[in-house]
Amino acid sequence: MGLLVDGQWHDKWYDTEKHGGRFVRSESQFRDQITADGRFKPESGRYHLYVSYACPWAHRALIFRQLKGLQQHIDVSVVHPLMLENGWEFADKPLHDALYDSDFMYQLYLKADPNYSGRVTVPVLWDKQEQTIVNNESAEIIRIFNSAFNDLTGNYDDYYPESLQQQIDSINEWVYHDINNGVYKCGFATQQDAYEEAYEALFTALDRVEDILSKQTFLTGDQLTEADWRLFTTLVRFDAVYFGHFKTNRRRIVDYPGTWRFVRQLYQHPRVAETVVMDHIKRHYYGSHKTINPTQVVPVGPDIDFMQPV
Ligand SMILES: N[C@@H](CCC(=O)N[C@@H](CS)C(=O)NCC(=O)O)C(=O)O
Repeated sequence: MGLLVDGQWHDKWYDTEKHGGRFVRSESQFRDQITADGRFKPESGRYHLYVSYACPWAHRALIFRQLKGLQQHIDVSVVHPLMLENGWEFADKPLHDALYDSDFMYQLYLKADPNYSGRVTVPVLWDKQEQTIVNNESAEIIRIFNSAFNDLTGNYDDYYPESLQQQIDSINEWVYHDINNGVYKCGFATQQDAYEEAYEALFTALDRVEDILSKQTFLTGDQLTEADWRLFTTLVRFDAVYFGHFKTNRRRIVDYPGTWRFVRQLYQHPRVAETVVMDHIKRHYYGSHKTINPTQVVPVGPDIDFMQPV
């Protein structure tokens, strides 16, 4: 785990000291868009997606690539599940960098900006033509996938429809702070009160999710939207990883009937199950965060049957 400072790699864990033991996520820095009249145009084969199967943010992008039929147009490289002193690494095929055969993810950030300062995160949407990063913010990458390539794929499915945008944005807001990032705030807290504050907010938000999903199919009603997919990638990791490793253990997802039905329903959505790679998920968290799990031993359980009928 580390970061780049003026183009130099430093092996350094998150600094929670200056925030009273709290984990504070930094902003993604590459924020370009893909548009027909802009610098980055929607073209088949031009872009490449770098992901980790372990990462819930990268997982969003992988799911949208499937949902929107972009597999033939945007190819993918997957990093090794362990993220240690050199950050995300590539290994031998199939976990290699298909474009440059780099050893480390930070080398791609340096190709994009030799003086880059900041964290080296996935997902990364890469432009092969200009050899640079278009965008490294998953919330924006999924919006790009949702609409920018529609004329190329003929897939006009819309997970951010205009009529629901306000509702989606307002759900995303609390789901992001209290659940998506909330589990990290619990897991990476280095002081008791910081952990407890995040823990309470997390379970208040999960109760709110259960309340909604016990009455309706999806977060906004009966239409599957971006808000659901953003929640899903955290929930699908919850019982196997966050519950134990991040100490988010008041309840498991399987203990919330409406939410558990929702997770299975999204898991069973066409072409989604293949994006959920539980082996990478468990090996990454339990093996990479040595401050939390110094032995790096990965628990065997729990057995979770996401294919149980909905
Ligand atoms: N806001 C970013 C966050 C991405 C992110 O933090 N990814 C994690 C993996 S789950 C990462 O690469 N962390 C490396 C680090 O923080 O050094 C997004 O949603 O794309």
